[in-house]
Amino acid sequence: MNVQQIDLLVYNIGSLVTMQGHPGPRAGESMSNVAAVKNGAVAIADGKIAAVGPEKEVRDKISGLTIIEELDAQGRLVTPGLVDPHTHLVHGGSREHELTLKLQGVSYLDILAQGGGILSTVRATRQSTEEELYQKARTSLDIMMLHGATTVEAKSGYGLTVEDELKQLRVAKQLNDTHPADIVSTFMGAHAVPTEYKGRPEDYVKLVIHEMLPEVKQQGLAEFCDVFCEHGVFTVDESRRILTAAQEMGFGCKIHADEIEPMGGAQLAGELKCISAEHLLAATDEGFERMREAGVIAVCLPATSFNLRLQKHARARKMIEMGLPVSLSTDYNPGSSPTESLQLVMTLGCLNLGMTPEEVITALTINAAHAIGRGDTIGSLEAGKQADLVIYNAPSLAYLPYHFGINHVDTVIKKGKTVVSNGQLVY
Ligand SMILES: N=CN[C@@H](CCC(=O)O)C(=O)O
Ligand SMILES: [Zn+2]
Repeated sequence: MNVQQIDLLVYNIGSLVTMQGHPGPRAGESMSNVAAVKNGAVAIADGKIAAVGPEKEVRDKISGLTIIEELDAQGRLVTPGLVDPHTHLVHGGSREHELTLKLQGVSYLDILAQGGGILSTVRATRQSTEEELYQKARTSLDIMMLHGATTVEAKSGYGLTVEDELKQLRVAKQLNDTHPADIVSTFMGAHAVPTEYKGRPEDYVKLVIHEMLPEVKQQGLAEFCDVFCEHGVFTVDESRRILTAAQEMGFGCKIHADEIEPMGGAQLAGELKCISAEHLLAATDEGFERMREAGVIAVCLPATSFNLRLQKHARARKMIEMGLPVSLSTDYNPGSSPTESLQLVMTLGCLNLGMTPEEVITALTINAAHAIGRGDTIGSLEAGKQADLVIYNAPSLAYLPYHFGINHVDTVIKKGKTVVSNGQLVY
């Protein structure tokens, strides 16, 4: 340990979930090993973890060093900062009017086909100024952090013109630069075919490939490219062309795959070695197998299937049985999942996907970090990693999904700084 002083020592941690283990994404049975320590402590220096483990061992390791500040966790639960690997954070407007349509039995894809859904958010996003989008997204990002998220992926995809996609991505960059949470940006110009391209999707695919992707790359505004591969949105062939072009330009690839219809999106994720494939409710065993062979992380979105009142859920148990690394996310967006709470996702992960609390926390920490290419710096509490951690008003891990519908977060520490205390923002 090569540090001059300890800036913060968090001690008297009743249950310290470290997620220590092998450095890659966790699959199968290893999703159950959360490497929890009783009576733990975390010593932080220069925004990174200097020592972590049983309190006595940590105090021995740092003996002789000045400790600037100590924080008593009062015997409560601590986990790594939660990672939300799939959100549509930056957008204009809201869509509460769709609740009534949904209750009348109109489906998600029917609302979209009628020019609503994603396309109604496209109209609101185009009409919003950059400042309006920033303020709205910042409020949501605060709520995410209040609920334990310290790193959040954010997709574009509600602009659908070169300039409006860039506008969304600039807002995400500005949030990353000005908010304590880290943002990882994904370009998703292929989220829907905009109204002005109705009936000529090929022209829009060409716009995405030849104008949007090069401009986003040139301006360095996104790390990943994502496509909504779905019946009535983008075909497997169109998705392949867009993602292949993105890969050739150096983007990592993600895909909204087999959410509603079994399109072969999971197979495509395997073929292209995407970093992750999302939704997957309708994916087949063969699709899972292609993903497993290629090391694709499955990002399941149980708040979305809950909110869309779908009768089926992603087959997380089957994925885990087959050896796929599974992650979870809010899918925060104004239509299919208007929630910022990863704690709600924990409950739905357990109750609707059949995952255990240990599998759920693995999905929301180390596996989520890998799903956005950050597995080497966040997602577990290990010496040398970023000091992102959460103290909950909860005695145990299982208490989080068990006692649902409320916020258990007391304290959030981001890069060694306390940003939430007593459940309030303090940054
Ligand atoms: N499925 C496609 N895209 C988003 C929903 C976007 C919206 O409805 O505005 C999702 O991941 O659920
Ligand atoms: Zn999504």
